[in-house]
Amino acid sequence: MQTSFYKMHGLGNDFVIFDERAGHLSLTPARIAALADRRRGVGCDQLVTLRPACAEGADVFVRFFNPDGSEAGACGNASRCVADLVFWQTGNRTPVLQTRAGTLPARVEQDGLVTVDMGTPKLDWQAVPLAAEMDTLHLPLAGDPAAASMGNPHATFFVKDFSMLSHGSALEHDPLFPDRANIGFARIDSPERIRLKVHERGAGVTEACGSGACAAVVNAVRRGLVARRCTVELDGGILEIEWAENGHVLMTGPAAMAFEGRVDLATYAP
Ligand SMILES: N[C@@H](CCC[C@H](N)C(=O)O)C(=O)O
Repeated sequence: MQTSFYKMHGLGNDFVIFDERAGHLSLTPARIAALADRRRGVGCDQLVTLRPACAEGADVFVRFFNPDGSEAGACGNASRCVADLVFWQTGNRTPVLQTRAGTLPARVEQDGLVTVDMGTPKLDWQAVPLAAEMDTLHLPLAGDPAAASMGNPHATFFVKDFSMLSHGSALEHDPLFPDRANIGFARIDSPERIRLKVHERGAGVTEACGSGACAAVVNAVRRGLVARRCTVELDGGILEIEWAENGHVLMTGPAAMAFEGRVDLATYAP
C-alpha cells in the first residue's frame, strides 16, 4: 500500500512530512531512520508527522523526529513548513501548531515568509553553567558557551571561526548533556548579525537550524553581544529572529515545497 508524503525545506533544512490526521501510520524509530536515509530511503534532516490537535485553539499536532529515530520537542524550520502547508491546504494564514514544546502561533505573510512564535526559552535547562564546565569536556575547545532550551536543548559556542565544527558530534554526546544537545557555533558579525553553523542532535551538521538560531540570539542577548532583533545567517540563508519584550522568540523565514511523493512503508524497516 502506498502512503503519500510531502517533501519540504526551510533554508535547505529538509523534511519528509506524513499526514496522520486520517489514521495513524506505523512509524517506528527504525522505520523513521530507514526513510530518512539519503541513499536507501527518501532522505531528510527530520521526519515530521501531523495528527489531529487536542490543545485548545490548535489546528494540528506536529511531531519531529531526527534521522536516528529520536524525537525532538521542537524544530523551527519544520514549524514554518507545516504552517505554510496548513495555509496551502486551508487558506488559514494564522495556523496554530501544537507541539511537545507548547502551542506555537504562526503567520504566513503576504510575501510568503512565515513567522512562528517559538515560545519562551528555558534558561535553566542546563543544570550547571556551561562555561564553568569547559575543562570537563576533554576537548581542545575555546569559547564561552551558553545553554538555552527552545523546547529542545541547545548549547551555543561563541567563536571567531568555525574550526570547532568538527567537534560537534563529541559535544552532542558529552556526558554534560544527559539528553544530548544541539551544538551551535556563533560568530558575532555585528550587534545585529550572527553567522551560525549548527551540529544538530541526531542529524549532524545541517544547512540551517531554526531553533538553533533562536537559541543563539537568546544566548547572545544575555551576553550583551547583540540586539533583541537580529539577523542570523546560516549556510542555507537568512532568518530574522526577535526576542520580544514579552519573552517570546519570533522566528521569520521562508518555507518551500519540494515535491509530493508516495512510499510503501512496509518495504522499510519494521
Ligand atoms: N532542524 C531543527 C531542529 C531539529 C531537532 C534537533 N535536531 C533536536 O534533536 O533537538 C530546527 O530547525 O530547529
